[in-house]
Amino acid sequence: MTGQWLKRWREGRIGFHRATPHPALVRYWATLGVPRAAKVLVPLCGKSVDMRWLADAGHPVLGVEFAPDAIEQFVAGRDQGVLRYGQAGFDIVRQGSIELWQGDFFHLHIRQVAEIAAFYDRASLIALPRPTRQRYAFHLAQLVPPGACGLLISMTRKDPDAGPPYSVSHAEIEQLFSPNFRLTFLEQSPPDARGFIESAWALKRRGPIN
Ligand SMILES: C[S@@+](CC[C@H](N)C(=O)[O-])C[C@H]1O[C@@H](n2cnc3c(N)ncnc32)[C@H](O)[C@@H]1O
Repeated sequence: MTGQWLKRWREGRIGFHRATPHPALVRYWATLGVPRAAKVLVPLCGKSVDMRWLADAGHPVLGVEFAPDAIEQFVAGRDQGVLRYGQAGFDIVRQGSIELWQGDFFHLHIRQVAEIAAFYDRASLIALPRPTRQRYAFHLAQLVPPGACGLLISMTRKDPDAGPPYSVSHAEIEQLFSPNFRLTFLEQSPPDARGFIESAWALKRRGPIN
């Protein structure tokens, strides 16, 4: 799977990339009540401009992406210097308040992200095949502290076996996340030209007593 993503980035087959911030992020982020300076984890971040939107809203951002092309294209999008350093197997590129960690999200350890207080997933869960989605939901729950809030933007499509992007039903989202998160369904978009229907969810990491 890694090789396929790297190839897609090399060949520029990145139809998932949006030139403008996702409307559900703009509409719902403030409703989550995430404190302005809270650091936001963006798993499988690509070169999403949503990270710029979050940074402009005052959040330090930590994106994780294993395609170096995505990271280089992201930082090239702004005329601002970068710092490069390494930490525990990740090559990190920092531009302003955005850190991009190049490597496998599943290798990220709680020790490395202790200061994370919120998260944002658009087209990350749905980039993964079903068995890996279970691992993703569990790993995310391990990384974020009780009380951490996040926005999840998922999708369904007619052919449930096609992908990526994979179709993830509402029932699957409940099943994946409800053991560790309180979930609130926010909205569903009308189908686009390909028949893809996006859904937005607010998540809050449960603690030991709630
Ligand atoms: C569908 S794209 C979504 C990118 C971004 N979230 C957006 O909205 O544009 C999924 C991205 O996840 C990356 N990816 C897939 N599996 C990964 C993993 N295990 N660790 C880090 N990045 C991964 C791929 O290279 C790809 O850029």
